[in-house]
Amino acid sequence: MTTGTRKREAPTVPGRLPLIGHTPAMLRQRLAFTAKLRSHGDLVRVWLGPLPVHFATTPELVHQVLSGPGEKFRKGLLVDKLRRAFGNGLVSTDGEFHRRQRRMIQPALRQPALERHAAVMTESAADLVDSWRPGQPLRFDRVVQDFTIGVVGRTLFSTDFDPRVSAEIRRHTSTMLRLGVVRALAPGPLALPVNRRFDDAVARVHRVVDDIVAHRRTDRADLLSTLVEARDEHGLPMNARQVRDEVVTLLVAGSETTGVALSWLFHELAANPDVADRVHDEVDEVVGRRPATLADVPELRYTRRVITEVLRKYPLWIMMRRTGADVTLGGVDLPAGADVAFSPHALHHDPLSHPAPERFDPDRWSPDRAARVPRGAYVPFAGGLHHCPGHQFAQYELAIATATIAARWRLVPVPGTPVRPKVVGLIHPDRLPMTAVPRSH
Ligand code: HEM
Repeated sequence: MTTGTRKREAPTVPGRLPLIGHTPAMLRQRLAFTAKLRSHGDLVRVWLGPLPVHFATTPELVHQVLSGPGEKFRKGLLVDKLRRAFGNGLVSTDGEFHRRQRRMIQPALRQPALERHAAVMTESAADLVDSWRPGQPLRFDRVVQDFTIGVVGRTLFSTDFDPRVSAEIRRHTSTMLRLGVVRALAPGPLALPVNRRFDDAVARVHRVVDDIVAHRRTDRADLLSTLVEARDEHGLPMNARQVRDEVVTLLVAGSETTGVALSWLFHELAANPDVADRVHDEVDEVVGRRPATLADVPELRYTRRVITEVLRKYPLWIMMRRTGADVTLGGVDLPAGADVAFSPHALHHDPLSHPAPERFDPDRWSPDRAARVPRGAYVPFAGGLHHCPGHQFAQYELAIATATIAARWRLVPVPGTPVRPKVVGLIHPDRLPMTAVPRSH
């Protein structure tokens, strides 16, 4: 800490090694590494190889980063390393271009379009629960990932994915995101071993997306036709590359996230029978045995708390920004171009904001207790200019799928197969084998 005319510097986290910095420790320990950062200060420096990254560790500072003006906190290192995948899609752009694209895409993810999408979610969830047989073993993580890929395909692109195509998207998007994070944390030559596999996964995802665009249905008013038919102020359409970038962005951002949340949700129901009983009671009363619809969602109060709690316990591991101008953060002056990061997972597991954070406790979201959660301490959908435009879509999909499944089935873990978190960027279950057991009403 400095006084007088000297500028204060953020403390460096202990354990920095020459040349490789904190990269190996961070990649090895992941959640444990980011959980400890707050004990070293509100804003601390972590060295990714030779690159200093300032980690904000308190809800107040994270709120400042997320809701600060767009020219101060721009997209950063993580997105740079994923740019080959997402190009100039919404998730990787800033400024006027980002605003323009967002204005075009947002209506497809809001009312009244959401009502149409919710009908597809209901139909897809009904197909899913009809396809299971009593006692059927499922790789539940894969099943729900294919379900969410299918929902994005059918709602946004009027495309029914062949199961083999869904499996291909699932496999290669997961590899792409995992290696994208490794490339960000291990800059320069440290990333050489993964670059080829990353490029290969990106090429495969692009191939699938080019196919979706080539075979698009022109008789549907879906998001894809909106993108293809949009014209800018000079009457010019988006080029094919831009259309592809947006489709890749939506396909990946809209399926991987929701699929992971559904996996953890049923894992937690199995681990917490009291919570499962309350979900079943509510679903029996509101929905009965039919598939859930959008009209049911407001009535599914407890189920929605369960979803909020899943998104607390299993959010993104890290998010990054880069300063676009001189910024003072936590009393430290950062020049333009400084890398800034924070861990939604660490914030969501900080006992100062969320007592007994490892406990799965949906009642922490009862209105009186939720009001005590500090601003910036719960950020599953980020915030500010880049706040997830699909948050409502995701919450409807999670509620409709959860209620439709829980109305008919109990998912029982296969004994002797412990489930461990695999930290990719998102936090996945490493595998989730479950057996579908019919519920007796
Ligand atoms: C549980 C599900 C979801 C979670 C946890 C989630 C989380 C997030 C987060 C944290 C961001 C901000 C990333 C950043 O600023 O660096 C984001 C952005 C985004 N999400 Fe989601 N998301 C979910 C579902 C969806 C869905 C269903 C869609 C689309 C159908 C979607 C589309 C997007 C897009 C396009 C962006 C980029 C927005 C921008 O930069 O302006 N997401 N999401």
